[in-house]
Amino acid sequence: MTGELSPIDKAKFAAAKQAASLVESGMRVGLGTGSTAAWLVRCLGELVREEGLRFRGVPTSSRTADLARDVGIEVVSLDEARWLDLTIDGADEFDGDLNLIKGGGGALLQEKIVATASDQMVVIADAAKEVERLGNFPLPVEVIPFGWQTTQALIEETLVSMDVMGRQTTLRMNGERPFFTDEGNHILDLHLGRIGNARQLAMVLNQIPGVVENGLFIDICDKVIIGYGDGRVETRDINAGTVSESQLDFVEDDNIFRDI
Ligand SMILES: O=C(CO)[C@H](O)[C@H](O)COP(=O)(O)O
Repeated sequence: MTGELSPIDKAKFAAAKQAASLVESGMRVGLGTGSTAAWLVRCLGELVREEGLRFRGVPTSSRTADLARDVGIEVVSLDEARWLDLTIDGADEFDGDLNLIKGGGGALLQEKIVATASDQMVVIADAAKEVERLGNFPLPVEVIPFGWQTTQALIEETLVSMDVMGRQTTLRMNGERPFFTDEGNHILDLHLGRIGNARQLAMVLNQIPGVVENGLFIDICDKVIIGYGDGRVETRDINAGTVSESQLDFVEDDNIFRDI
């Protein structure tokens, strides 16, 4: 029941439900990772089961793949789909130009590949994800396990000449052990506080041997759908330069909340 959902979950759900309405039968759709993207997948599952929506979904993680199959979505790989009409994903931060930090859930590599192979990328988020300048959320950088400490040292050395506020880096852990991504890599979280030039940093980080990808998504996102706890939804389209608002009515006995 929605009454048991926190305002933040209601906000995430509102954004996800609005985004689900962008998916049409016949589309190939990238499915993001994280708690907001999980709401999207549940909303799409409901449309598949109850309204006969037929589309192919390309998940960006094993977690999303499992959930998508569970709710009845036809799951295909990116290579089967080749090119996507649309990708919908969450974000850890977005700025006024719709540049993003992603990878809080550790899926940034697949997320970036899938979003880049899409005609359109739509981010769904609660309002707390909006920032004036990226960098407060630690920037995830995926590195291969071989020599990861050397890669970390090279990253820290590189940060000295970058326009950032902090330079501390930490290995992401999963309890007592290092976290492993779906590709078997590690994540270094860069505690930068404030990133002066995100475009330059994204390019420089990817030049360092051992770095697979970084969580800065520059010029990839086309649209952000921001949900609020009261059901308000704001959609900003960076290409069209438009902002629109709508209101979601939470349906108290919505099936989607049953197992949450
Ligand atoms: O980048 C991501 C996963 O790698 C997520 O999209 C990001 O962490 C946002 O997650 P949530 O919707 O749970 O706040």
